[in-house]
Amino acid sequence: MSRAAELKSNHQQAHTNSTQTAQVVNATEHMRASWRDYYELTKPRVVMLLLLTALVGMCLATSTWVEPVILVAGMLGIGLLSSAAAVINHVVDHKIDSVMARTFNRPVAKGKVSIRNALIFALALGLVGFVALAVFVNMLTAWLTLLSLVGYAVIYTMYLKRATPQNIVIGGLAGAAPPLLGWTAVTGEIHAYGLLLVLIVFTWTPPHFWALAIHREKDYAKAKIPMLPNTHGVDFTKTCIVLYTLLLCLICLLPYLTGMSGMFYLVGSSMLNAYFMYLALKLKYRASPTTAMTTFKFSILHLMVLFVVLLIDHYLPI
Ligand code: HEM
Ligand SMILES: CC(C)=CCC/C(C)=C/CC/C(C)=C/COP(=O)(O)OP(=O)(O)O
Repeated sequence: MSRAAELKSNHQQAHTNSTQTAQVVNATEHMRASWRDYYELTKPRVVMLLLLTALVGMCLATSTWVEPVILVAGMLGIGLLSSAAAVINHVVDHKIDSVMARTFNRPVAKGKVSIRNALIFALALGLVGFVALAVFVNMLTAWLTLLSLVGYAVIYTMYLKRATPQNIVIGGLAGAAPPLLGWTAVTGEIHAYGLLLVLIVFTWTPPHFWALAIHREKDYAKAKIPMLPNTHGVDFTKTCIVLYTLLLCLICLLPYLTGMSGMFYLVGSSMLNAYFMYLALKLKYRASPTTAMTTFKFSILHLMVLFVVLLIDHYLPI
């Protein structure tokens, strides 16, 4: 064999070896999903914020301290059922996820966790969560939390997400439920103040999500999901963000006006809302390429601090 032919042959062999190695690595990846993959399936950071809103719902429902058993079993049950809903969302959406740049690396979309294993995981989380609520908290909370799971994993993910650009407005009700779930965990009944907290998260959801949808407009178009920026244009979506943020500013006054919260809340929430409104207006009239993502990130900080402010206000001795 000439020197050139020998080099070519070696090169081809190396290429074949590296292809085989890649296939073996892929197969091993498929078989060996780590605990991190399962953890990721539960959307942990989203669930943490949901749990914060549930905790605040619990604390605001009573003028004393929340009973430890209710606190632990309630948080565990709401957290596990929310996680189960998130896992089902990964299963139902695995094809969409594999098309979008933001989500293609997710464990089910990538094939690291099989659909069967993900469903078994979701069932286990859901069962333990439901039993924890039913046994240690109360049946009203258990059923309402299960209803929220169905709202997110079935009604939003399987149907609304693919059907209408109003998907997240209607579907947002499930994600907004936790403060009420916290409230019913403590009192066993639905109270207008619990519903007011739901209304706050419900109104916050459209600006939260649409800001991201603007930034990821091409992703959703590629996956053929009818999100508002794709169906009605980016400019119309920005107007909707401004209007929902305005509505949020007004609704956030209600806890003070109804006597649920005091002056500390009024000042804190007004500052947060003023900055949210500033970002929404900047996005509409003076956007730079980063404004949509800045607004999305701030929305998360906004809700987190808003609920911490509600909590501090509740325990302030004035
Ligand atoms: C239907 C309603 C909602 C929709 C469509 C929505 C959509 C999204 C999307 C697409 C992301 C990006 C996830 C990623 O980076 O992969 C996200 C992130 C996030 N969402 Fe929402 N969301 C909704 C409701 C909520 C609610 C109710 C909460 C909490 C109370 C929440 C909290 C968060 C948090 C904390 C993140 C950041 C997650 C991270 O950094 O990993 N979302 N949301
Ligand atoms: C029991 C209970 C309270 C259930 C609610 C559970 C839950 C995880 C709500 C959060 C809503 C959310 C992250 C929507 C994004 O879904 P998406 O599919 O539009 O976003 P993705 O593309 O990032 O998956």
